[in-house]
Amino acid sequence: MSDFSVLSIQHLIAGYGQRVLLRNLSFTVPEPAFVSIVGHNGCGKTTLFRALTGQLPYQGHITLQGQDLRAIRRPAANGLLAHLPQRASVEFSLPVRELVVMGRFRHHRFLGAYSTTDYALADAALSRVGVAHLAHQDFTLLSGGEQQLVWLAQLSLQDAALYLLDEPTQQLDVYYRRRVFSLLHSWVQEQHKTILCITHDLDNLAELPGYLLNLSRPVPNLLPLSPATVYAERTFLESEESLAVK
Ligand SMILES: Nc1ncnc2c1ncn2[C@@H]1O[C@H](COP(=O)(O)OP(=O)(O)OP(=O)(O)O)[C@@H](O)[C@H]1O
Repeated sequence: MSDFSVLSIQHLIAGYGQRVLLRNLSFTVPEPAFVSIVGHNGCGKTTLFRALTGQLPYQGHITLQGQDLRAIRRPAANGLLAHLPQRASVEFSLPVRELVVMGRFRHHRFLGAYSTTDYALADAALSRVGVAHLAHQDFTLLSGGEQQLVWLAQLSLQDAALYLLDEPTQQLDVYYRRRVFSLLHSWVQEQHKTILCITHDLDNLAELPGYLLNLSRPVPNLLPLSPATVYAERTFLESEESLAVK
């Protein structure tokens, strides 16, 4: 195993009490890449993210850019990891632009105001996801899909090495689904980010460069993304036998 891999997971075991969902999972992402994580409902995809974000104890070994994950106190604060959960929410009224600029928190003096440059970056991030027109609206009044796009704009400003995205396209229409996958691809190609993306949106994966990890397989492996891989994994997931595997 290289010490310089972006992410390496060795013999990971995690679950809830007697219910073990991840049994001896091992894979390495050697260089910045897009990794789609697929599998049946309840197979343990979000559980993997809980282990990676320190919300769930695990057995085994995880290294992030060569560092033992257990030894990293605040991976988000030092730019190693950014996480978009399946249901992110905001409890109070807030203009979209103010939410997005918070993605600059690591570049920001304690109690200092965000600068003109920070706001310019927030506006550019909103443009890249196609929702610049929402900048001055109240975030809590947006549709679910619009909120997802705004979260992605905020995330793009966090400048982390590893992004964990839990179903980022789940509420998006067909146009924005495709647009978000192409945006994620550009984060990998142009900014050398690594993205782990949980998705059920197999249709949009076939043409992307990257990898696929099917957590419903008895022994999940990183497979290079291609139309043939997506077809094989879809066929497996649609089969009655696959439900009996785990
Ligand atoms: N805190 C918990 N205690 C006990 N069981 C839990 C807990 N959290 C999740 N589970 C169970 O673990 C299983 C896996 O949950 P997880 O959220 O990882 O699934 P998933 O693969 O992300 O599914 P989906 O595609 O539906 O989002 C589910 O059956 C869930 O009910």
